[in-house]
Amino acid sequence: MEPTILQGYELAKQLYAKHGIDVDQALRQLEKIKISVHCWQGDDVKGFLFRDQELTGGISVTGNYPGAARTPQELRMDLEEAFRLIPGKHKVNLHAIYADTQEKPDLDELEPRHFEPWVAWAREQGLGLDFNPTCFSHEKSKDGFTLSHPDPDIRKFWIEHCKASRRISAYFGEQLGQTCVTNVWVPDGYKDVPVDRMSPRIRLKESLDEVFAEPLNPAHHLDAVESKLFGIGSEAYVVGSHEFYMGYGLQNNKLICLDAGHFHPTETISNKLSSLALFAEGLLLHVSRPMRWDSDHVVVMDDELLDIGRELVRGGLLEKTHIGLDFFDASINRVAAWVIGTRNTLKALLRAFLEPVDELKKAELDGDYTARLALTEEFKAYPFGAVWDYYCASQGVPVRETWLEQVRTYEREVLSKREQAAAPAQL
Ligand SMILES: C[C@H](O)[C@H](O)[C@@H](O)C(=O)CO
Ligand SMILES: [Mn+2]
Repeated sequence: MEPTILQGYELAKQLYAKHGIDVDQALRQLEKIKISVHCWQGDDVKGFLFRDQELTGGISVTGNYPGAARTPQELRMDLEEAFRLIPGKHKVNLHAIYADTQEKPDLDELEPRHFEPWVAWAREQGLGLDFNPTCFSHEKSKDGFTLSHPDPDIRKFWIEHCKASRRISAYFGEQLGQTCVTNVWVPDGYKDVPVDRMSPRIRLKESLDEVFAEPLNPAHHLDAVESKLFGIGSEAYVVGSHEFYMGYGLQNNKLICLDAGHFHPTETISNKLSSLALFAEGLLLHVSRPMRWDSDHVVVMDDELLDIGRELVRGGLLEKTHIGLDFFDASINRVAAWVIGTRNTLKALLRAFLEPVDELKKAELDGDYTARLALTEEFKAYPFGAVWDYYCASQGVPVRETWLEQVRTYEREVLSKREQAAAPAQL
């Protein structure tokens, strides 16, 4: 390790120690954090099962940066490259459309064997897997409804798909010895104000009850449900609203998934964590960055990301919270997007571990709001960067922005060649 990194770390340790903060202990805590890195940033949410289907479900990817993965092999290579630049051991979050198989199963026919190469790869890389049924970009979701569809046959199709997804998840968990979280998100909703808000919600509830009927080992598999305020084409009404899934999750012991982009523009998920954690079985986060709408920009270290980190640490919520990422930007290098978003999420947690939480809580209880504000503000300039650099170096990943050069090399040697070469045969 470069001596300057070590020196910076030692100096930082002394400064933090004055407030009773054990920096080595903070890094041990950070090392335990697993971020669920979403595979869909690598190929603009296309997947491999239905490459000719356009992206639907009221979500959208913009940009045409070269080098998107076209096969599972390419996607895994890109993820490996990203993980070489991110400290720690993490998880990969797969959607059902990312099955790696020569067969052509429909979504309701998916089985664990269609994901076997992902399991073998995750095992070899020491990664965990998470999972999602894909209730969009499919012939049977083209009118915008899935689990709450008025047609029982279409509903049945999506129920079977979600049931299959849970079994795949349990297989992942059992094979990898790490719990697989499977998150159900459906786009169902109306563009304009509906007459009947109730019936679709009754149908969604009944469908979910069927989906979750089969008991599965919680050591292998956990269910999560994700709400949304609106989507493109469902601006007026989304069946699976926050209130819907909060109620469903609390009543049925499901993890409640909070996506940072799924609320009103000034509403933050950080402020919801302590309340929900008191009552919910557990939480799943989709760390994202909405800009004016659910735009899914790459996560940056903004106030909301820092507040999410602080809430998780100060409230002791890390034990019951699963942290996933959810953004998709096709206007920049996709490997860089993963690296930036994941490193920022880890940095935000590190900053939270390096705060004098006990001292701040005491000041608050004593009614000393002056000290609370003064300390909080001064700590924003404390040398967390020196601690982060040391952490990266000790984990064998590039320090500061040196990772960018590695991404540039990968772009030159691998990604840029994809545009010239014909897509590999299995497409
Ligand atoms: C692709 C994801 O499942 C999707 O982004 C979902 O989690 C979501 O947030 C939809 O807006
Ligand atoms: Mn999401």
